[in-house]
Amino acid sequence: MEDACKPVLNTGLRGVTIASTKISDVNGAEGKLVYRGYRARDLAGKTSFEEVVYLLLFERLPDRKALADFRQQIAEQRAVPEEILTAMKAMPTDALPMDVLQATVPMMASFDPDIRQADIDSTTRMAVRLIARFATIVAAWDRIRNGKAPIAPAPGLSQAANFLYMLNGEVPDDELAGFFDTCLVLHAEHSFNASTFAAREVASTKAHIYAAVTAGVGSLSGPLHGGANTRVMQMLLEIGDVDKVDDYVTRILDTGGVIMGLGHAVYQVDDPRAKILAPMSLTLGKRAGDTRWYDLSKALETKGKAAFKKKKGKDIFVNVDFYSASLYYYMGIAVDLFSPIFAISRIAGWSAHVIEELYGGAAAKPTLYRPESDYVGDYCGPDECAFVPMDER
Ligand SMILES: CC(=O)SCCNC(=O)CCNC(=O)[C@H](O)C(C)(C)COP(=O)(O)OP(=O)(O)OC[C@H]1O[C@@H](n2cnc3c(N)ncnc32)[C@H](O)[C@@H]1OP(=O)(O)O
Ligand SMILES: O=C([O-])CC(=O)C(=O)O
Repeated sequence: MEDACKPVLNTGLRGVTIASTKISDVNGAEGKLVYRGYRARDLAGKTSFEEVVYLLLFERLPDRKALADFRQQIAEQRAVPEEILTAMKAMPTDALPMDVLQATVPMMASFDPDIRQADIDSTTRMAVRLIARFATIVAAWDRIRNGKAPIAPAPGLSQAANFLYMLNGEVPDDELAGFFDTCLVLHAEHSFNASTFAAREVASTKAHIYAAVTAGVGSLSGPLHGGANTRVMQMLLEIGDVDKVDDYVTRILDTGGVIMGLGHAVYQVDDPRAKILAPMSLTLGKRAGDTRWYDLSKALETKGKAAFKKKKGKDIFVNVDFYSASLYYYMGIAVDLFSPIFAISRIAGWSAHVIEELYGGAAAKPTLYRPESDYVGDYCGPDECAFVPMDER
């Protein structure tokens, strides 16, 4: 007989549907990712990040005029208040870039003229500011920590090209800017992943978008989530050579570690985004005249999958972070900026979800998320523990 009072344990909420959404669909069995009805793989390379942001926020692809207006709107919002740059300059130069990014989010709230409004229009304006400014902050931090002056955004450039320009002081060529744009498109949205759920959970209390996004950044920073792309590159650098892949894989699996960039909470096949990112990494390797990091990734994928299957008796697959790592490395980007780069894209998805959480759009649910937990702590016997006064402990 089942104990009716005993809670059903769905640890980690795996496989539990907790809300409806109209924003995206992830089909883990088929490896299908859909943004508002469109396959992400059909958007990649054909749309810009700005188009995808428009799609996520306004539920349709923009026409030429709408896109031009939206690009301008984003470009006008890119500059970060000088006071925030001053605060960043006071931070230790070895601060983690995700911490710096996270710290600036409530600061931006304090400078936002819309912060005391609570309607969909003001929240959308705040979302556009966040989306426009995340890239500015990440690029500025890299320059500040390296003793360089931040570069002001260039209004005529796309969000992707402008980020690389603000980072390096040079306007990237079309291939580089296009590849980076595709990376932003592919990382923009992924349904109820950990950081999006964190953001939605905060929004469910009716907190404002900056509060929700602060939680999103914190969640994304973890090595099991958006922090994985940085760890993938650190792993590749540690392995260093295709000949050392076998030993590395054996050591990690024998010591209960994880191979970064493999495995996913939802996909039971290769991540559809990794299939697009892998050839892009190879192209950039060839362009650099050194395919070593791509080759190493490929060897690690093959050997890691085989060793995992042998050890655990089941398959494991590459996720989005596996090939983005070598791709960003070939772009000359600092390894610890990979996760903040994830954030400058995923801010689009978080924003759409916060707006949906605050103002509806999908099927109604109780406003506040409030799961149950299964208490497995002490009761000191059949009743509660008798309180022990301080002097008697
Ligand atoms: C953008 C993103 O967030 S994508 C994910 C990025 N994260 C990573 O790349 C980190 C490496 N991967 C992982 O840690 C995991 O695969 C996760 C956290 C992403 C998903 O984990 P889970 O859903 O808990 O994995 P799952 O239930 O499939 O794991 C089953 C077993 O496989 C193991 N496993 C899962 N991923 C890996 C891996 N990359 N390397 C080695 N073993 C792994 C688990 O340790 C577990 O072992 P056990 O049964 O002996 O305890
Ligand atoms: O969905 C997830 O669990 C992780 C994630 O954010 C992604 O893969 O983009």
